[in-house]
Amino acid sequence: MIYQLSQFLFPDDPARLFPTTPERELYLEIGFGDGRFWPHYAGTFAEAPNYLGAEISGSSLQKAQARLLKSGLTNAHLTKLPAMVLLGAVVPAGSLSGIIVNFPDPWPKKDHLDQRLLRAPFFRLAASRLRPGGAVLLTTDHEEYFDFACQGAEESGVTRLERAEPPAAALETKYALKWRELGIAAQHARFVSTADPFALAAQLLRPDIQALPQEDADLPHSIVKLPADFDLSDFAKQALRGDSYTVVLLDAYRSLRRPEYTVLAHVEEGELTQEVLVGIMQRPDGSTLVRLAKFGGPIITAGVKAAVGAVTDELVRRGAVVTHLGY
Ligand SMILES: C[S@@+](CC[C@H](N)C(=O)[O-])C[C@H]1O[C@@H](n2cnc3c(N)ncnc32)[C@H](O)[C@@H]1O
Repeated sequence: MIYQLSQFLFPDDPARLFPTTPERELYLEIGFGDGRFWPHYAGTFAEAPNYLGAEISGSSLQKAQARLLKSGLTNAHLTKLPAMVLLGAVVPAGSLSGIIVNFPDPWPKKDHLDQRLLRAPFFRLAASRLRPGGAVLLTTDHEEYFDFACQGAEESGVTRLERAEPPAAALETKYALKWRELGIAAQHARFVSTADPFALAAQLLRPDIQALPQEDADLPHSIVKLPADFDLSDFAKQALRGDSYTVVLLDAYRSLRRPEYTVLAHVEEGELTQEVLVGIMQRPDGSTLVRLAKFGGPIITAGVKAAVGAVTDELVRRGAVVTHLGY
C-alpha cells in the first residue's frame, strides 16, 4: 500500500507495518522509479522480504504501485517521502538488511554535488538503520558518481566496500535498460555497515517527530482571549530559528464569513520541510483557539509546535492574553 507521511509512527515498528510477516527481513529501496526492481529481486528469495520503497516522484509511485499489485506482493509499502526523512524519522535503528539504490540521480554539475544522496551523512544514517552486516547496494552507470559515493562511504568511517556483480534485477530497471542500449556498463558496490547501529543512532540527532494524533485535542494549540479591536491586516512575514528548526510565518488569511484567520507557516527541520496551517478560530465561550490544522496531514514536530507557538506569540504582541498552552 501507499503510506502517507501521517500514517507512519516516528520511528515506526516493522512488526506494525508488516503484521502478517513480522519475522522477515526488511529492505528499503530508494528512488524505485517505475518499480521494476523489487518484484524481480524479491523473487530471488525463498520468501519475499518485507519492503519499503521511497520515491519523490508521484507518477513513479503510481506506476510502481501497479507493478506491486500485479506481482501479488502484499508485504511491500511505498511512500512519497524523501529518502533521508524516511530513513531518519521512520526506520528504526538496526532494522534493515539492505538499502538498495539503483541508478541514483547523478547531479553532474559541480555546483549541484551537494544534491547527491550518497555522501558521508547518508552513509552514517544508513549504517545506523542497517543491522550489523547489512549493506547499501549501489548500482549505477555513472562512473564519477560511483567514485564519489565510494569516497563518501570511506569518509563516513562506518562502512566496508565490497565490489561485486550487480544483482540481475538491478540490470532490468528502466534506467539500466536505457544505459545498456547506449552501451554504458553498470558498476556495483556493497557498502557493508561496520557500525553498532544503536550507538550510531544515538549520536545522530533527528527532529523530534510524532505521528499525527487522532484526537483533535492533541493537536498543538493554545487558547487566548483577543482584544476587542484585534486585527491582523498588517501581518508581516517573520522567521524564528530554534536549535533543530526554522519556522517562517509566511502570511495570514482572513475568513470571508467570520472574523477568523489562518496562518501559513513554512517549517524546516534537517531534511524535512513542511508547509502547515495554523487556524485562529472563535470558540462559543468568546475565547479563541489557535491550533494546527489537519489539512495536508502534517507531521507534528518540534518545529510545527514552534509554529503554533510563534502564532500565539504574535497574537500576544497584539494584545491577546493566553489562558491555555497545549504545544
Ligand atoms: C535516475 S532515476 C532511477 C529510477 C530507478 N531506480 C531505475 O533504475 O530505473 C532516480 C530516481 O530517484 C528518485 N529520487 C531522487 N531523489 C530521491 C530521494 N531523496 N528520495 C527518494 N527518491 C529519490 C527520483 O525521483 C527518480 O525516480
